[in-house]
Amino acid sequence: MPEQPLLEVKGLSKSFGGIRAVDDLNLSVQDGEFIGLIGPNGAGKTTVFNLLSGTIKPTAGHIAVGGERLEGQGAEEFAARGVARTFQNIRLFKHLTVFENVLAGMHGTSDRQLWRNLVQGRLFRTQEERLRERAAELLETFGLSRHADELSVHLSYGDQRRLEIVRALATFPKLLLLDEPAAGMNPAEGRQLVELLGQIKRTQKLTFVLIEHDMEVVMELCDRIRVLDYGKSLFEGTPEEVRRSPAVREAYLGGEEDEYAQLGAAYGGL
Ligand SMILES: Nc1ncnc2c1ncn2[C@@H]1O[C@H](COP(=O)(O)OP(=O)(O)OP(=O)(O)O)[C@@H](O)[C@H]1O
Repeated sequence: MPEQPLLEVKGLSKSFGGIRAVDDLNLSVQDGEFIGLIGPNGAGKTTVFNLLSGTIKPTAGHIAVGGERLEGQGAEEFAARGVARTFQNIRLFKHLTVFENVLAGMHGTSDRQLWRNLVQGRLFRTQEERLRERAAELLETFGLSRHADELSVHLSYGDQRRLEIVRALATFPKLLLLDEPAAGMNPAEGRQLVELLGQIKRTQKLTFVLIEHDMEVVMELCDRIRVLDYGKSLFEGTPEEVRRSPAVREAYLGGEEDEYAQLGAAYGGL
């Protein structure tokens, strides 16, 4: 029997007035997969993330995480089942330090685990220490240790983007939704991010869905890519299959040709 997917989406739709932002989406993601979600502007990618993290509720369809149906539930329930996300626009607590930002991101997790630990008769201190250790380790991995005591508002743009990912990872997620993590980064920062995410993919049992306009990032990291257009699923395949798909090429024509050209450039030319 095939393994139960970590994430299973069936017939998922979301309308805003007359706009069908997401239209009858089916998606199945196995444990440990790295899935890319791409498509022209307005294709519905961020709306899918908002649905998958419980930020908004679907008009129709179902979402199961680890076999448990969650559509209609709120962000806390999704987080409690191990779904974490980052946002297109950075959402850090500007006037907390870098380290405090990570701890604040862990807060919900901390409460749940604290309860579990109390039930098991362990001490709060152990819990607190474990979270602090996890925060420190992640800051180290992402090259942010030396900024731990600085206010996050003083970090460079690239560092703020990385801190967002650290915050999401600090919650011990099973499924991480990354919304344009490389947006606004310079090429060197983008490259560094790809290496880091690649390293996390290889070393941690974690499943990713990635929205990203930088096709080099998508092509390098993703096992499978889903292409959306006008809210509908247009194509799914390996990076190579996506690159060769006439339907995908068509979808990008008249819009983001540059982005489409990058699909090819990432593989050495179309
Ligand atoms: N809260 C909302 N109210 C009304 N319309 C919305 C809302 N959120 C999204 N939309 C519309 O839904 C469609 C899909 O938007 P969405 O932001 O999900 O696309 P996207 O693929 O993430 O685009 P981009 O690449 O530009 O971020 C668009 O037509 C958008 O205007």
